[in-house]
Amino acid sequence: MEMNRNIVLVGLMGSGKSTVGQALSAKLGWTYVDTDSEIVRSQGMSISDMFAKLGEEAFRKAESEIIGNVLKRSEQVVSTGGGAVLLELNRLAMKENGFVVALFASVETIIERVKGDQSRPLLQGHLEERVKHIAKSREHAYDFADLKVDTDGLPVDRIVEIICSRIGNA
Ligand SMILES: Nc1ncnc2c1ncn2[C@@H]1O[C@H](COP(=O)(O)OP(=O)(O)O)[C@@H](O)[C@H]1O
Ligand SMILES: O=C(O)C1=C[C@@H](OP(=O)(O)O)[C@@H](O)[C@H](O)C1
Ligand SMILES: [Mg+2]
Repeated sequence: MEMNRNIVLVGLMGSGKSTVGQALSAKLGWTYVDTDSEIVRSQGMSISDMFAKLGEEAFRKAESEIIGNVLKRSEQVVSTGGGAVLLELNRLAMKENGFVVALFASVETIIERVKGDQSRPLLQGHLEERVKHIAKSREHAYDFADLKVDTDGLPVDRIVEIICSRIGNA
């Protein structure tokens, strides 16, 4: 049984976690938390600066701490970063304290959504190659989710409706 009532959004970069999370929290009247924003606030630097100055490992450590702390609370919509699912500790915290929703989008859609945005250090360089590589390496990373939503061609409010119709007593 879940310890706390939360909805946790997972998925690749550009799948829409931050955008859908905000809209969903407004609809439910629940608190919105974006773990990336919490990391930026607690570290006092952007995610790109954190990767450049402290490295990805330090970012992952901060991410795990934030996930653990945030999920002690209830009635929140929590948008995670795309790589938050890589650690089992994080996956367990998500499953134990919330209903986990994975958002999916095709490589083409992701590229369309994130191109021109310089804020994701793991997508710098050849965008198509980077997205394809990360999509392949994380092919099964979101399998643990309670609900999976393919967002290709769907507007944000429709995705929110789909999630709301499926959460039941989450
Ligand atoms: N369903 C959608 N349809 C069209 N654009 C979207 C959709 N979801 C997200 N976007 C856009 O894609 C970009 C990346 O979304 P974001 O929420 O930051 O993704 P994530 O947090 O998963 O990386 C944003 O510009 C956002 O407005
Ligand atoms: O997939 C990843 O490893 C990352 C995703 C990013 O968040 P979004 O998925 O919200 O873009 C952010 O946490 C960081 O740049 C690393
Ligand atoms: Mg995000």
